[in-house]
Amino acid sequence: MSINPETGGFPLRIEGIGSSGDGIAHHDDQTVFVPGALPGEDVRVRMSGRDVELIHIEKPSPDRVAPPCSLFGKCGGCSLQHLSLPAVLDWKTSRVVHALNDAGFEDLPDPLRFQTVPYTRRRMDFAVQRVPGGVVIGLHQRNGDPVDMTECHVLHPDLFALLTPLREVLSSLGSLTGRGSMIVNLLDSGPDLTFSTPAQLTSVDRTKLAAFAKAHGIPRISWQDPKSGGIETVAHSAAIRLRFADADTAPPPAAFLQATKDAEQAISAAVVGGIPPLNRKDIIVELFAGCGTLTFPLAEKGRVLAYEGNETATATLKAASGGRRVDAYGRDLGRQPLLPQDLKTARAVVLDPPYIGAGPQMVPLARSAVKDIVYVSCNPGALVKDTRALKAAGYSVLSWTVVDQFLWSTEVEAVVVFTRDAKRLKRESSRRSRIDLSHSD
Ligand SMILES: C[S@@+](CC[C@H](N)C(=O)[O-])C[C@H]1O[C@@H](n2cnc3c(N)ncnc32)[C@H](O)[C@@H]1O
Repeated sequence: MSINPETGGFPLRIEGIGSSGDGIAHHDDQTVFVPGALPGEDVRVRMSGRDVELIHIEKPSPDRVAPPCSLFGKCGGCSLQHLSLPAVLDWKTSRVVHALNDAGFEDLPDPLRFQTVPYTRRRMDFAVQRVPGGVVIGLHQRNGDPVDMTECHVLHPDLFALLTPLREVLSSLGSLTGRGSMIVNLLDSGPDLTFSTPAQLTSVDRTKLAAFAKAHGIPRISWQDPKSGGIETVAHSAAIRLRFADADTAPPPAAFLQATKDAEQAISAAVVGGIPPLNRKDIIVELFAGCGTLTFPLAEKGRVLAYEGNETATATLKAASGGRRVDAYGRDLGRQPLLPQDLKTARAVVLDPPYIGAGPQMVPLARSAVKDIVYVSCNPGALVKDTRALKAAGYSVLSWTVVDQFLWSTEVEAVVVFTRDAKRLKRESSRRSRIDLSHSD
């Protein structure tokens, strides 16, 4: 039976946005998630079991905009293209505020905020799927097949331009028998591709990939065995290069990168700016250092002892640290966290943990004598869990920066500077009140 959208279904008032980008409302004491609805909107929805469908917007939000991409809602990527970018940043900021409040930090200073621009994403993890007559390259979907990425408003144009020729070469590979995957990183040396295919690469496949690399000026193509996880190089024609501050690094295939170059610089500036004044010999301990995104900028302030769990990333760090004030160590900080005595000489600690957070590292860190800690978060949920220990140990938030580098997604990064140095806190608060006074003139 058809339904009149203007009178049918249930009326709901949308109160907020959930962590996956759906509108949140309440109906009969139940929380209802309404895909596509925005806070403040009056909508009508059709509900069937747990499925909720937005059928009419009676009062649209002033922040509602037309989604720029024709694949919005289909490709499994952006979930907030119907919200203006300034409103997206406000919502992401509120996620970090809630996280810090939940961890016990109230009365926060105003944050600095950074939002990346479209067409700058330099890392993407694709699903590649053989279909009748060719190959689809799209995002991994929670349920279902990838949708071919024929348009994208976040991906860097140099990477987007590769998708058409990639479809062609991938469809000619004998080893792509069903669904595989492909991580594409845009380094200073050019695109760096890492594939995985269900079957082993044949020698014909290797020849085709090497020819593809040559034709498109791709310095390296690698293949990852889906069973063992081992990665081998298929084509390597030029040096791999990615610069952090004054250091040229050579990241391994599929290396972690901050999603956009400008956001990397914003995060790096917030981290370095969060370090108190130091002598160049003073020690900064950096945890979860990756290939050195923050390590080398930090080395301009002091001597950095950088810890990282991934073997190839640690090797990259070690190779680039020669002649600099950087000592790189391989260490699984989940199994073997640094203890308070390991942090005795540290003047400041910087940590940039993975999505799940720093886990067992937090309690010994909070028990150490370190006064200044800069925490880089990519997950507000982990930020809450991790920083409760800092609140209990007497730290306050000195400053914080919100970084929106996954445009139109629900992801948000934050750099939070914690201190228990009362003088530093006082100096910062008088600096802020001077700025307030000068603005009120
Ligand atoms: C969010 S990334 C940050 C990397 C780096 N700071 C950057 O900005 O490029 C998190 C890093 O933590 C590392 N990591 C994850 N689990 C770890 C563990 N248990 N011990 C040490 N490092 C770990 C990952 O390999 C990754 O390099």
